[in-house]
Amino acid sequence: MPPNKRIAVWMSEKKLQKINWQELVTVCDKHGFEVFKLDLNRSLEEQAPFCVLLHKLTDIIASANQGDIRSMEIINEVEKYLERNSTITVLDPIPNVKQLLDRYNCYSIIQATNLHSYGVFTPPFCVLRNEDLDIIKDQLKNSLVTFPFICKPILGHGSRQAHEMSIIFNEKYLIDCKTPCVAQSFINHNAILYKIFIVGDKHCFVERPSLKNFQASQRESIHFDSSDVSKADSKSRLSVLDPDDVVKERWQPDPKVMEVIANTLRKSFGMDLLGIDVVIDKSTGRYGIIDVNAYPGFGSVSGYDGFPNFFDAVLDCISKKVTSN
Ligand SMILES: Nc1ncnc2c1ncn2[C@@H]1O[C@H](COP(=O)(O)OP(=O)(O)OP(=O)(O)O)[C@@H](O)[C@H]1O
Ligand SMILES: O=P(O)(O)O[C@H]1[C@H](O)[C@H](O)[C@H](OP(=O)(O)O)[C@@H](OP(=O)(O)O)[C@@H]1O
Ligand SMILES: [Mg+2]
Repeated sequence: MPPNKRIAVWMSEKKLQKINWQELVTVCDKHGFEVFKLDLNRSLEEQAPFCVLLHKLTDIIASANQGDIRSMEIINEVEKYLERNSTITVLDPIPNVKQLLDRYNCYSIIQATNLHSYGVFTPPFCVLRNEDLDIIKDQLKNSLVTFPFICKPILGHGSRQAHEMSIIFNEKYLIDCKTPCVAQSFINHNAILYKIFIVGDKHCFVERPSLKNFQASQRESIHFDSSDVSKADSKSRLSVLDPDDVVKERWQPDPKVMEVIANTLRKSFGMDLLGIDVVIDKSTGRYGIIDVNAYPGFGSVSGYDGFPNFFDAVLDCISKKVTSN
C-alpha cells in the first residue's frame, strides 16, 4: 500500500459539472481514499502527495498537439511529474490516451486485434491529408473505402471541430472532404448504435440513436455535428429511418460478443475508462466498431442510461491497481 491514499482528480469544468462530486467524495471515503481537485496552474509538488491521478486531460492534450504553448507546458509538467513519481497509478496513462486521440491510430489498433474472428470489424478507412482529388480517389480505392463514407477529423477529442463530420455520396463531392481527415465507409445499421462503457474489468452497454441508412447516390454531401446524433436524448432528423427501412425484427447484440469487444479493446488500448461505439451491419449482422472514446460520459449524473454504480466501479478498479502497483 502507498504511504498516502489521496486521489488527485482533473477534468474540465464542463465535465466536472456533469458528475456528482459529493458522491465521488463519499465513495472514495468508503474505500479509504481522500479525493481532491488538482489545480494545473499550481505546481504539482505543492499539491502532493497523491497515489492516484484520475483525469480527462484530452482537451489539454489536443490543444497541446495543435501547438498551444500553455497546454504544452501543462502536459509536459504532468508527464515529468509522473516520470519522477512512477508509483502513481494513472487512469488512464497519458501515452495511451494520446494514441487514442488520433482516429487513424485508433482504427489501426482495432484492426490489429483478433476481433475479426468474432464477426467484429472496423469499417474500411484511410487517412486523407492531400487535397488533390486524384490522390484521394486512389487512397479510397486502395483502402477499399466505398461510397457513401464519413469524413471524420483526425483528432477525435477535445474541441468542437473534432466532432464536425461529413457524409460523402459520390466522386463529384469529394471536394467536401475537409483534410486532414479519416474517411470511413458508412455501414447501414438501421439508426441504432450500442455504446459499451468500460470501467476496469466491468462493462455495460446501452442503446442509442444513430444515423439512418444511406446509399451511394448523386446527392450533395451532408455535414453534421456528431454531438447532435448519439446522445441518450438526441433527436436528429438524420436518425429518422426512411419508411422502407422501418423493420419489426432487428439484430440484437450478443452480450458475449460485447464482452469480447470490451475485454479485447481494454487490453489493446491499455486503458480502464473507455467508451466503444458499435453498430450492427443491417445486411450481415456483423459488429462494426466506429469509435472509441477516452473517459466518456458514462451516462452522466442522472445515470438514466449509464454505468450502474459508476464511482464504485472506478474505486474498485483504482483499489486493484493501487494494490498491484
Ligand atoms: N462508419 C460509420 N457508419 C455508419 N455510421 C457511422 C459511422 N461512423 C460514425 N457513424 C455515425 O456518426 C456518429 C458520430 O460518429 P463518431 O462516433 O465517430 O463521432 P465522435 O465525434 O467520435 O462521437 P462521440 O461524441 O461519441 O465521441 C455515430 O454516432 C454514428 O451515428
Ligand atoms: O454519451 P457519450 O458518453 O458517448 O458522450 C461522450 C462523447 O462520446 C465523448 O466522449 C465526449 O468527450 P469529448 O469527445 O472529449 O468531448 C464526452 O464529453 P465529456 O464532456 O463527458 O467528456 C461525452 O460525454
Ligand atoms: Mg469519439
